[in-house]
Amino acid sequence: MPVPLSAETIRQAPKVLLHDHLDGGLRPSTIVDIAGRIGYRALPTTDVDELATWFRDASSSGSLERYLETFSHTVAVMQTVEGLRRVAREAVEDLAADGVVYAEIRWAPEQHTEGGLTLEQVVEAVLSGFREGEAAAAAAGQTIRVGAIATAMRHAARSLEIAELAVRYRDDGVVGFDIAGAEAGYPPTRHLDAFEYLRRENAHFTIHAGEAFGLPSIWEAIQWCGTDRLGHGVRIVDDITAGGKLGRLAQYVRDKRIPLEMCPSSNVQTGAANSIEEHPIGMLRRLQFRVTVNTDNRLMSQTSMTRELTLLAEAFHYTWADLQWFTVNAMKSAFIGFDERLAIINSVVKPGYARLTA
Ligand SMILES: O=c1[nH]cnc2c1ncn2[C@H]1C[C@H](O)[C@@H](CO)O1
Ligand SMILES: [Zn+2]
Repeated sequence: MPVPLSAETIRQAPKVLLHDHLDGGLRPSTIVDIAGRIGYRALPTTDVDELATWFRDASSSGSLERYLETFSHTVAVMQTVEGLRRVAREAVEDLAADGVVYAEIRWAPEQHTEGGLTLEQVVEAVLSGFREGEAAAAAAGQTIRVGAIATAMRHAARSLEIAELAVRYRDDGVVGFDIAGAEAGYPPTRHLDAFEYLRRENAHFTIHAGEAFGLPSIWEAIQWCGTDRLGHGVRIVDDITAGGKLGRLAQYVRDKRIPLEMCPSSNVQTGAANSIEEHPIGMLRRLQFRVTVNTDNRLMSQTSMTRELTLLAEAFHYTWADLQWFTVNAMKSAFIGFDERLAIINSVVKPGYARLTA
């Protein structure tokens, strides 16, 4: 008899996370603590519970631009080696405690040099925090592997430099590259030189596209920039009729198995989806797109992988087979080697679900 689906049992299932921002996943208590140590006085409150609520509410306006403003506080406490390392370590510990077995965590190194750190120091601090987190999780009996994704901000002009940084650290745990930030007015082709460089280097990248802007952004990300995956990609539904007939771009995304890194709660907060029940993930899963489930920003959405999967299971009556399908999709789409992906699918994901469904 399969165990019933609930938040508690979903927490026990092995989960895979491809889209999680380091600066969107801090513990509220850590923000308050580091702010006190470094003399950062701009927090809206120093009460930990109030701060948690403030982040969620300030991020729920229906506007991506307003959502992004809240990151000024998290980025402010991530300007030292100690701060970055601690935040990275805690992120891994929190994901492992939630039953995540493989995660790719992203952040924008260019936003962490205000205290005088070089880009290299920023990357090395985060990577050492990830390794510490993996070791701490192992000591607590949880196995998790974490890769880093170096993000460039799409409104800025440092993407080639950040792409080069990602390639320089590819053997030390940086598995890919991304662009993030306000989408409208900043098309992916602004950063074409970075993507062309990465392709020449046989490196992997994903692009935030089809979140706050529609099909042209998705089309550029795929057909001009050559992205491996789409961050969000929810607006691909604009190319699908209510009856489920796919336009050419939607067909291409489905047929090429381009992974969609979907983040349901975040999409509701930024207005990219009206509600979890109406989230395009339901339709896209039915139409057999390569859909994955992600957290985006655990702090801003007060969420976790367990919570996102639980919300979806409730809204769409998903079974363990659906949750395993999302998880295997994510693992297949990871930026590590095929042999390593297969090993995690066969020795961690499938046995984990088999235990819950036996
Ligand atoms: O959902 C998002 N869309 C676009 N940009 C985002 C999203 N979540 C976080 N970011 C931005 C804010 C962070 O400071 C940056 C790097 O993680 O990425
Ligand atoms: Zn994101």
